[in-house]
Amino acid sequence: MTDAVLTTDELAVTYTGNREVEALKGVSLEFPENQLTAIIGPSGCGKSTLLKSLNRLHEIQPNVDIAGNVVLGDQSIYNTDEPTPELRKRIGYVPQTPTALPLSIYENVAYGLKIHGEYDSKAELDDQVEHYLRKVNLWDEVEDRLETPGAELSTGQIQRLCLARSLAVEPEVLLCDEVTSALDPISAEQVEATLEELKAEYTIVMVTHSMDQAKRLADTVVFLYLGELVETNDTQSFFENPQHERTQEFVKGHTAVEYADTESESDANAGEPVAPNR
Ligand SMILES: Nc1ncnc2c1ncn2[C@@H]1O[C@H](COP(=O)(O)OP(=O)(O)OP(=O)(O)O)[C@@H](O)[C@H]1O
Repeated sequence: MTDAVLTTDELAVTYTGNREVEALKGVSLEFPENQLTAIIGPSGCGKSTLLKSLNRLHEIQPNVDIAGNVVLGDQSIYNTDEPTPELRKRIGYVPQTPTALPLSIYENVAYGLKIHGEYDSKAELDDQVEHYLRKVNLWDEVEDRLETPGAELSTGQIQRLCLARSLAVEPEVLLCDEVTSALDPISAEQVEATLEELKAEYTIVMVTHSMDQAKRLADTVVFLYLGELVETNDTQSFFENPQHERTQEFVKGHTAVEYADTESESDANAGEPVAPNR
């Protein structure tokens, strides 16, 4: 059994705006080191809420109550004096919609390294930028145009650039929020191939709407339903021998029908047709 790098303990998140929503209800989980954990479940079950609460992204919006705890290594990320930027360096976040900083390709990757001062010379910075662009399989496509704006790359290339930018500060955990859903199939395949390589070296937590993607990429699957943790298991056991009735229905595709009936912005962005057995 691999050690857990990140754990949640009875994590509960409630949105307290006009309408109170208990988005997560006492979720306790362990995210194993150097494994990819996929969070799946029907629309509105709390996947993004869980991911965002893992690096305090909720602090940027009002009306959110958080109870319970999230622990990185042996340190609570909520009961801490550690400044949020330092924390976010340790737990990187790659969003669904890839956005390049308004800087060159080179500077997009160098950005975090410069902020955190993690290089001694320009030559070392050059090496680091190349290293991380290679890690995300982007170097061969951009080595002759490093000074052009990152925004001029294709969406799939920008997503890999975002991954390189996140990795450059050497996070202990990388959070990926539906990182292939805004991409065309070929770009999605390239990002998946990159994640497949990265997961041996990094602890990755990924939200996905695609059961097939979870089957292909994940070591561990977490299944949420209406804000509750229903089941978590290694990927093969999860799909071949689901323990809970709700999981069995979801895996067979019954819950996917409910999911198809639910409208949400992220469904519209999902980029994949809704079908049973996703
Ligand atoms: N900022 C917010 N204010 C109020 N309610 C919210 C907010 N964000 C999410 N919710 C609600 O919290 C619940 C969980 O939402 P969340 O986005 O975490 O689900 P999800 O599983 O990621 O959904 P999807 O698959 O559609 O992206 C939903 O009922 C949603 O409507």
